[in-house]
Amino acid sequence: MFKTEYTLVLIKPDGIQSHHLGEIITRIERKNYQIAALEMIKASEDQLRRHYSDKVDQSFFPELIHYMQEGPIAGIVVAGTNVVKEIRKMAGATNPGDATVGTIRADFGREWPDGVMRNVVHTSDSVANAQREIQIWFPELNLPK
Ligand SMILES: Nc1ncnc2c1ncn2[C@@H]1O[C@H](COP(=O)(O)OP(=O)(O)OP(=O)(O)O)[C@@H](O)[C@H]1O
Repeated sequence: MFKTEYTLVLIKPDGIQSHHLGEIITRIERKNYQIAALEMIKASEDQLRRHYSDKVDQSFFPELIHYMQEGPIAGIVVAGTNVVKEIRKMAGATNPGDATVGTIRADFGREWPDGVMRNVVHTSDSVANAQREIQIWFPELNLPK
């Protein structure tokens, strides 16, 4: 019996500004995953502080908040078997310079001259974190348990 999981993908401002929204959604759909929710969002500082609560002590935290508010982001909830691990694989390494060709970050990532990695997407790293993050960006979404 396969269990449906949910994960959160955020397409960050650089991904939207460089017109990769459609291509990223296409890559997800080509893997046969289901888009369960999709919204363009202007991230608030409160949402970002909750989402990146484990990064508050990092030197790059102020730049990270600034980067995530440079423009709209797209919030996407994706459903499917093993989706957390598979979407994370599709995103590639955190630093686009280290990411494998064919991953989203390698293919669409840019230089990051201002101290924060500009890496196109966020993807949840565990089922538990996905549930926590989906609550932040889609507080009214009721997903099946
Ligand atoms: N050493 C670093 N220098 C600059 N920016 C960083 C660094 N590490 C992480 N970041 C930025 O902070 C974000 C969150 O870092 P994290 O370690 O959670 O990476 P991740 O899980 O691969 O990325 P995300 O949480 O965005 O999916 C990264 O996506 C990147 O934009």
